[in-house]
Amino acid sequence: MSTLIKMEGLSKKYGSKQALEDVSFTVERGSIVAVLGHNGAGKTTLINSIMDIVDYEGRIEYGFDRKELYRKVGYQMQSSSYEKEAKVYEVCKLYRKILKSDVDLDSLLEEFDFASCRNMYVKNLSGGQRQKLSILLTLIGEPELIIFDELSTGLDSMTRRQIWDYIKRLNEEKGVTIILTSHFLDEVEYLADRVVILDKGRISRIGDVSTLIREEFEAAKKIEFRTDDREAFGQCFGSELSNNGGLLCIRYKEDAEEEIYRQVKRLGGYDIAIKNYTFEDAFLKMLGYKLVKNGEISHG
Ligand SMILES: Nc1ncnc2c1ncn2[C@@H]1O[C@H](COP(=O)(O)OP(=O)(O)OP(=O)(O)O)[C@@H](O)[C@H]1O
Repeated sequence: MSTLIKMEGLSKKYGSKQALEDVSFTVERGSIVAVLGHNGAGKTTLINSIMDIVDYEGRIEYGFDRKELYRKVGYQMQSSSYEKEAKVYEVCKLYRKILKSDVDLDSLLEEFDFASCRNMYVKNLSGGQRQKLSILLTLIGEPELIIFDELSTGLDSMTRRQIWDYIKRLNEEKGVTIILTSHFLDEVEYLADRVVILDKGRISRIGDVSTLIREEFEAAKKIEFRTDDREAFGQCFGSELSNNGGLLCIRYKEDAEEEIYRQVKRLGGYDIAIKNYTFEDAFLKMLGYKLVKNGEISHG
């Protein structure tokens, strides 16, 4: 892989507000990078810096001619900003003109499974179709990199899934590099190779999803079950045993699975389920959140 974007010591202040501070990382060609963080962590400011929309301190190097930034990088705009009285095909043609692209629109619409909407007015598209249109428009300049700012906000679960699969295909089949910001951790876990977590404008963690989960949970799996004899389990597992709602839970490392399972059965555990920790579990833990009783979350 070669480097497509390299950020070094990126800082940005709005007045006295430090929105980004000394952010450095690279985006490799062909990768999918997710930028995460609380509201106000600096995600949009980071994207706007890459797009050269705001001024900043530090350096951004691009693996292509900087003059071609707006052709090489597709930035997904909020779908609500399109002209509602125009038809899909007209909007596409306008984009092709602005981007001085010679892409074959008919093939693109076909390939994107959107040809049936070509003569529809934008105002008549459903939320999911509008989102698809906004992704389609990022493809007209035949970009090397596409940036999605909050990819699937407002979409139903079926449409989210379709859009995720399309993005995966774009990445795998066409080698398009993706940067996305998201508040949905299932989305990040499904799509991203690498995750950058921003906290008050600084990078707090960076790495691939499975490594971040592993680092957070030395024991990456858990077994949950019910029992009528909690005491027996308490004697056997001591502090490794925890309560999760009405269930008992033991964390363990992968290679201990057979032994743990045998013991739980022997001591009379039932309704047994073996689970992996999710990226959401790891993310909340990284940010110092704890799940307490009844699934409530406490910070500290
Ligand atoms: N134009 C601006 N003028 C002043 N302050 C700004 C401006 N844009 C952003 N900020 C501030 O900079 C910080 C980072 O904002 P930014 O929008 O980059 O965060 P974000 O992580 O994208 O947040 P969200 O998840 O809510 O979209 C916030 O404290 C925000 O209030």
